Amino acid sequence: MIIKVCGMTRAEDVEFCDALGIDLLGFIFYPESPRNVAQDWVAAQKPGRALKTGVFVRQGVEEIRAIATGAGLDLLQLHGGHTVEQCLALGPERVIKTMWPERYPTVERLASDMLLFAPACRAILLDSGKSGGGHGRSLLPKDLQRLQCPHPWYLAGGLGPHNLTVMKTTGAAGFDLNSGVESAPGIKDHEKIRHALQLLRGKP
Ligand SMILES: O=C(O)c1ccccc1NCC(=O)[C@H](O)[C@H](O)COP(=O)(O)O
Repeated sequence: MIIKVCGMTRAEDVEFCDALGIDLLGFIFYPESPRNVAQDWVAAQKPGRALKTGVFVRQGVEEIRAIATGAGLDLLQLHGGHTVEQCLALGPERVIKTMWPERYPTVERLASDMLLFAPACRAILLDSGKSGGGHGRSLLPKDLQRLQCPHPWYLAGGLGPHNLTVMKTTGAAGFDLNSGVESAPGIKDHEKIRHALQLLRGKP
């Protein structure tokens, strides 16, 4: 199971999550987010094990490539209206493509779009809302339990210790934690992260 903590803005949170065994650390390159970070600061973050994941909303391929190199990113989370062609151009092995189930009338229509993107990304992230992220609102687990998709998909949207037990029943291959493990936007609550990890992995 993959666990991502998104919206890193402090070195102490990067170090804590890395030491705890979080797999992916999300760095948001989106000025309208309260979690927006600067490329140079991200470049200075050097986790030992966790992969540095840049989150992009508006940028095109060339700009994403330049930021990825400058910030030393391992993975690229495309969190806007990015196309299959853009994912392929950036390299499927390093792309996480965000999709929003609330945009679709049925879970079957969602699954067929996920299949279109599958060859172009390493995983699909399902987030709440109809665009953007960090909404702090959760998707309904009963809809996702019916989702048939052979490609790995991760779940996001208002996840935290209060709902992870039920959200685990969706069968997601990964879980993306953000505002549900914060004390304020961009300020991670270490106890909530520890508790979330315990619920997901069953470890102290
Ligand atoms: O978190 C943000 O501020 C954000 C803003 C714009 C685009 C994406 C953003 N976050 C990306 C993530 O991967 C979040 O973890 C995901 O949206 C879930 O956030 P939350 O609902 O707060 O758990």
